[in-house]
Formats: sequence, structure tokens, C-alpha cells
Amino acid sequence: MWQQVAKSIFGSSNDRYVRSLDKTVARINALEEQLIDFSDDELRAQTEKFRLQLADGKTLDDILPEAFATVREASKRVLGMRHFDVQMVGGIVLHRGEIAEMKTGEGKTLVATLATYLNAIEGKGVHVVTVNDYLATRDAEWMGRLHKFLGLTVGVIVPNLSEQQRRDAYAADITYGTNNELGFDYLRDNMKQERRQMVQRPFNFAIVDEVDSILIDEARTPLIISGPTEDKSELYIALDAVVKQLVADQEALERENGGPLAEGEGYFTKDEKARSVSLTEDGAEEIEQRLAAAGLMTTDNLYDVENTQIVHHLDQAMRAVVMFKKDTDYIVKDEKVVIIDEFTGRMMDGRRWSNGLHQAVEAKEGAEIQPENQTMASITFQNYFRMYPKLGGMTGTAATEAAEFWDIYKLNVVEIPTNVPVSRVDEEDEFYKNTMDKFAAIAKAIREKSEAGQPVLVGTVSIEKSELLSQFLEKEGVKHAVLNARFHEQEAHIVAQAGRIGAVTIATNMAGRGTDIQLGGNLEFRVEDELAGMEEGPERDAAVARIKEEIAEEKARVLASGGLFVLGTERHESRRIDNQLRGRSGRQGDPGLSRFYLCLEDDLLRIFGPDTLFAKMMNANLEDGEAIGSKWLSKAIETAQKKVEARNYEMRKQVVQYDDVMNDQRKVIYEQRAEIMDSERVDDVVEEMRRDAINAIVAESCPPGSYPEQWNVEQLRQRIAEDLGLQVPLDDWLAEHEVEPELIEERLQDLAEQKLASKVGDIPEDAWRRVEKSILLERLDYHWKEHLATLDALRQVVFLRAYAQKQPINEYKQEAFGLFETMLETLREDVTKVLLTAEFRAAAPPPPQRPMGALPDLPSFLTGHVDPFTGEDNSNDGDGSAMDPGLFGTLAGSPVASTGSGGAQVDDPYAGMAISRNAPCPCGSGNKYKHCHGAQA
Ligand SMILES: Nc1ncnc2c1ncn2[C@@H]1O[C@H](COP(=O)(O)OP(=O)(O)OP(=O)(O)O)[C@@H](O)[C@H]1O
Repeated sequence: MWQQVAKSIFGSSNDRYVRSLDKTVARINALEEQLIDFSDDELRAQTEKFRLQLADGKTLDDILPEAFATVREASKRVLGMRHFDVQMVGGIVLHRGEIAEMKTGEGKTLVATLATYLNAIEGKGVHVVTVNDYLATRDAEWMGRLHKFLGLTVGVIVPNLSEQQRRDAYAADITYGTNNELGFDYLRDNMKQERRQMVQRPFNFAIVDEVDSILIDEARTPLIISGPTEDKSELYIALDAVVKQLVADQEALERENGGPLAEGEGYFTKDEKARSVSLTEDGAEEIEQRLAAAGLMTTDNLYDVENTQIVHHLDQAMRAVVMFKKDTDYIVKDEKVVIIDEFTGRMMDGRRWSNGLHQAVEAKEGAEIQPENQTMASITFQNYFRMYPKLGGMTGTAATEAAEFWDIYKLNVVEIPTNVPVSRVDEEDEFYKNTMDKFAAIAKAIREKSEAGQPVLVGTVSIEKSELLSQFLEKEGVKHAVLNARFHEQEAHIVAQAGRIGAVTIATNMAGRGTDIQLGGNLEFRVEDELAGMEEGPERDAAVARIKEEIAEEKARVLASGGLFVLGTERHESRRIDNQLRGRSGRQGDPGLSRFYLCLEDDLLRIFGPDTLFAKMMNANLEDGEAIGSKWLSKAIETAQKKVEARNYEMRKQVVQYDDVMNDQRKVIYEQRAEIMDSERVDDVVEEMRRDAINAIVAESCPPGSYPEQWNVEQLRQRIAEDLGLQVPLDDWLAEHEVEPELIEERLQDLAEQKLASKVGDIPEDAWRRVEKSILLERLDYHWKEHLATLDALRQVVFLRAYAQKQPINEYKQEAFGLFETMLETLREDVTKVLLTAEFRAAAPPPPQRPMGALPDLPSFLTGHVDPFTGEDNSNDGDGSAMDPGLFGTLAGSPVASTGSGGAQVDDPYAGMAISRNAPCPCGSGNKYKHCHGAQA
């Protein structure tokens, strides 16, 4: 923003800023003569020299001139290109963490090498981010030659790499990759169990190519890792049948009894307020037999830990059948269960109850059972890139969005002058009445230009339009090639031919970005195509020389015919996209021509509406098939584009505001998670959680300052038994003379500790530590993921609050904060419950005859199509430091002592525990233990 304001006041602050860099450029240039005399080895030795200088306390800024001069000299030798002075300016801007706006074709790829090299010397890693895998691979190879020559290592991240390959690529001094790959690696890393499984290093510096595309156009789409939970339809249906039968039996008992049964009689009791149903002793026994008969039990005893999932789903099935009423709580519409909002009575399409309840209701109603599909992690590009301590960007088109870059990213846009003046002619738009007229005119223009030897690049807004135009061209008998937005290797060959005499290439706007169309053709590709299979030697060299000559000759002819003609078939809603298309032509000072063809049926013109003055005037002015060109109309179009751009900006800003809330929470969770991962033992965290959880349980039933007669004794009794797994003489305690909540809490704390101690019993300490840690991580992930779903839902709901004169975003912030607190509380109680109630037994040599107590049946939410646990890594860099409980407790500042040997044998963290080989692996992968961590055992 300051730039635009400043410009109007001071003429051009941009020019002054750029001029202020001249001195540095002069210093770089002055070093050239000296470096020319260096041998290749001496040039390479510069890198080590710079490293030592940095170690000696010099800064990157200190060594910048010599480092840039070194890159330039190396580039001359390796790539045959000498960085222009304006490219040096671009390099400085990138290094300063700003956006270099350089006109299309000015050689941004080469500019990036300067800041990349300089920053990579520090050894903390530099990420160069491109918009597609093809460009990442190309740049890593092409510019990689230069960096490798100077002794740096280069990696590239593309799809389908193994975890180890990724880790290696990130460990390199310079890593090329797309925003998608980098973002997903970040999310996956934060779902891992051990630090050594992570592939990324801490972020340092990223240079984002086509920065407007990534940070503005794509910013709205978050990266999401989600996974369907396994299909449990059969289980839901089976449990539903068992529960319905039990309810029918209880109703029969009530009829016999002539009314409601006495407390504790029958099979179950209802708690209307909590909307829960609990089994009586008889009920539990009855259900146990029926479930066993239905083949649903893993072991004989319903409350064995192996049956945890069944119990959970049984619970939900009972709530669904007994407590949830059709047409009150939900309706069934088109075989779908739709929730009814209890306050407004509105149908809440698309919303679902969580934790398997919705599925249980679907089973009850015989509706189709939808699998759960949950977000496990998500981040927007905005927030991903804001994590880099330093971020630089390049694009040909950023100025129109300078204010946004500043507002959201605090990135300054600097317009870098072109090396030689642009000599492309951008013509006025031509208008037609309808699409058919327009396309006919386009086809004619293409034929004329192409026949005259001028290559033509046609930009369309969609693949569909590309195909339509292709048909028109066939009719006209014009030879042409079609590209769509998927950039493949093979398409690179087509692009490589696009600058040849009379070539006609149709591309969607998006496919055009970043492509470098070389007039006369591309040497590399022609050599590849025409000399395939030819052996190295003088014959081949001669052939290459011949092709080179042919290309030079052809280029001269193309230049004489006016250079590349770029024809736009529609204006995009953003001016940047149009400018990108124009920018394929007139690169590096070449001549060129661009022209857009528009008609009233174009999307952008339709926003004016058919009855606007604008449309009427156009209609009146136009005969069928006739064209008009007018400054006034072009201006009107630009105004429309600006309007749409502003609206899109507002929408993006809103996304950021909402995402910021979740982003803050994600940062906290990921930080804590990383600390847990790094710690050898988390017993202090777990203990603190237990203390808090017990405190909360007591406070809930016996609020501080209340009288004993106000206490909810039944609730307390139930929670002590179910959530803490403790048998206590609660009635005796309550009968005591001066009973206080503090006293109850203290006793519970002691009993819980004793129980845990006896449970751990003869389990080796280090095995127990690993169990604690893995349960903590697993439960944390589970509740965080649930929380994400809740936030999603909240986002939908707060918009209705606008009717109540409330600011949705403020409401969202407030409630999201409350939900986060609740999530942490639930997490503390859950971890406490799992550790206190699940059965753990040490493996007794010789191995047990039958599978013994497995770890709790952990939810298998990680069984989605994304497998974050494919690490085949054997490295060992776990330093086993301890963590402070921070977020999860109040013990801050009391670090846990570190023990153990540092994770050397963590291949199976559960070794030493008797886990059934067929039980789910405690890591949460959803695979059986024997196929997962237990595989090595
Ligand atoms: N200093 C230089 N000397 C010679 N050729 C150069 C130099 N810098 C760039 N080039 C050439 O200019 C062409 C354009 O470069 P490049 O594709 O990197 O441009 P760009 O700025 O990324 O364009 P776009 O905005 O369209 O992506 C390439 O063929 C490149 O080899």
C-alpha cells in the first residue's frame, strides 16, 4: 500500500529504491574481472571461503557482492548466460525477502540462483517453489548444474518419492518443489510419531516463483489430508439389530410389570438429560451373550479392552435407538438422515453427528450408511508460507496486488526494470456480438498470421473452449497443437515448437504461465527429437551445429514476421492472468503482438448483465459478424476486472481471518506434538494430565463452594468407576463428618497413582515410557482431528449469527477458543482414562499361549488413502530430550530427566509388551500389529 501512496506523492519511490541498489550492483560488477581469471576449482573454492567468513561472524549481506559475482561467473561457464545488471537487482530484492516483479521473459529462473546460492551457504536449506512438477524438475536440473558446480547439493521434491528420498532432498542445500508437495510434506510430518520419521528440516528461506499464483490465486484452497475411516456398515447394522431386540425385550418386561421398572431392574436405564443409556448388570450379561452369539466379540468379556470399539459403538447404537427421535431430532429424506437443529428447527443438510452416532442412526433407519471421512490435517498456502522466517517471491505480475501482498504477508513488491525495453505491441480488444462470430474471426486471424509465417499462441479460458476453437481451425484447414492445464513432459515438447515459423498452439491460460517459448524453436528438444539414438562423436556434433544454425535462421525469419502473436479469446477476471498470457510474447526485447477477442457472451461481460447501458450500446453498435474496437470499451472491461479483483480480495481476506484462528491453535498443537516426539519420556506430562483430569471430575460433580447435598453423587460414582477405573467406598467417604471435595480429590489422586503403579508392575520401565508416549500422541491426534471437524461445523453456523446483529468472525474466534479449551480438557481426561483402565501386561518369556491383553483398540482413523507412516528410515537422530508439560499441565519449567539410549531400538516401540499379533498396532496406523510395528519383532 505504501508503494501506491508513496508513488503519487514522491513520483516513484520504487525507482528510488531500485536506484539505491545500484551501488551494490557496481560492486558486484567490479569483481567480475578478477573472477574471470579464476580456474573452475578456484571458483568452486569460493563457497568454502564464504562459509568460513560466515562462521567468522560476517553476515550474508557482507558477502553478497562477492557471492553474486561468483554465481554470475559460474553461470557464464556452466549455463552460457551472464546475469544482467537488472537480474542482480532482482537477486538482491529476493534475498531481502521481498517480491521481485520482473516482466515475463526477463529470466526469473536465473535471478533466483543468486539469492538461492547466497542463502544456501548458511546450510539451513533454501526452498525454491514452483507451480508445477515439470518446472521443479526442470529448474532443479538446469539451475542445479550451476549450484552443483559451486559445490552445493540440490534436491527436488516430486510426487511418488519415498520418505527417505524426500528426507534426502530436504537435507540438500537447495530444494526445488511445488507448493503442494511441500505443504503436504509439512502436514504429514506433523502426523508422525517420531522426529526421525519427519522429512523436512526447520524452515529457513523460500523463494516462491509465480508468487501471485501461489499466494493469491491458490491461497483460497487449503491443503487437506483426510481419510475415510474404515467401512463398518456391517457392525452398525448388527449392533442395531441387537439393540432393537433388547429394547423390545425391555418393553415386554415393562408390560408384564404394568409400568416402569424399578431402578437397577431390566436391561438398561435412560438418562434423558445426558441423552445416554447405561446397561444394568443384567443387561450387560444379556448383551454379552447376544453379541457373542452374533460373533461380534473379540474376547468373552464385554469389558475386556479388546472390545473397546464394540462397547463404544454399542453405546452409540443404544443412544440412537432409545434417545434420538425421528422427526424431532432428525428426519429421513431421500434415504439420508438429516439433523434438525434443536433450537431453530431447521434442517442442517450436510452436517453429521460425530463418533459414529450418525451411522448408528442411519442403521436404525435402514438408510445408507455413509463412511466417515475426516479431515486429519489442513493448512492454507497462506499459512504455510508465513512460517518461513524469510520469504521472497518472483512473478511478472504482482503490482496489481501489491496492497494485498503487503496486508497479508508483509511482502513488499519491487518492480524491477526490464533489461531491454519491451517492444511487444498490445493492441486494443476487438468486440463481437456472440461467440460464434468471435471464433470465426479468431480462426481467420490465426490463418492469416500463420500463413505469413508468424507463430501464434492462442489462450483460452477452458479446455472446452480450446476444443471448440480447435474445431473451427480444422474447418479452416489450419494445422495446430492443443495444450491443456496439465503440464506434462510431452507438452513441453509442444511448447518447444510453439515459436517456430507459422506454428499454431492453443493453450488454456493456466497452461501458459511460466512457459518460455523460444522463437525459431528449442535446441535441446530438437536435438532430443531429431538425433535420438545417435552416438556421441564428430558426426553428432556436426548435426547439432547444423540444427543450431537452422534455429538461428528460423528465428531471424520469425522476428522479421513480427515475433510471436498472442491471441486471447476472452478476458480473465483477473488482469494478472491476461498479462501473463501477453507476456509469452516480446520476451527479452523481442518484437511481438498481443490482442484479445471479446463478445457479449463472455463470462466477464455477462457480469454487466444484458440490460446494462454497456450491453445495449454494444448491441446497437454491432452488426452480426462485425467487430468494433474502442478505447472506451476496453476501459470499461478493465473497470469490471478491478471490481472482480477487489471482491475476490475481500473473500480471500475473510478466509485468512477464519484460518488464522485455526492456525494459532495448530501452531500450539504442532509445537507441543514436536516436543512430545522429541522426549524420551512424558511421564510428567501424563501425571499432570491425570491430576487435572481428577480435579475436573470432582469439580464437575462437587462444584467448589457447594454443599454436599448439592453434589451429583451418582455422576461422581459413575465417573470414578468408568473414567478412572477405581473401586472406592464413596458412600463411606460421604458419610464422614467433614467431607470436602478437596479430600475426595486427594484420595482419588492417591488411589489412581497406586493403581497405575500396580498396573505397570513388572513391565520394563522403558517399555512403559514408550506406551505412555504413543498413547499421548495418538490421543492428541485423535482429539485434534475431532476438533478440526468441530471448527469446520462452527464456521458454517456462525454465519447465521449475522442475523442476530453479531459479527460472525468475532463469534467464531470466541467459540473456537472455548472449543480448544474443551478439547484439551477432554484430551487430559481421555489419556488418564486409557492409562488407568486399559489392560497392559508384560510379555513373559516364553511367549504367551493365547493373545494376551492388547493395547486399547485405538481408532483407526489413519487408515485413509494417505499413509503418513511409510517411513523406512533407519537413521537415528532422536536426542531423547525431555519436554516440559506446557500446554497440557501446569508443571512448566520442570523438565523431565532424560534417560535411555536415544531411540536406537525404537523400530518397535512396543517390544516387550504382550500385544496380540492380530490386534491393531498401537501406533494408530490401523494395520494389524504383525503387519506394522510388530513386523520386525
Ligand atoms: N542473463 C541472461 N542471458 C541470456 N539469456 C537469458 C538470461 N536470463 C534469462 N535468459 C533467457 O530468457 C528466457 C526467459 O527466461 P525465463 O523463462 O526464466 O523467464 P521468466 O522471467 O521466468 O518468464 P515468465 O514470467 O514467463 O515465467 C530463457 O530462455 C532464458 O534462458
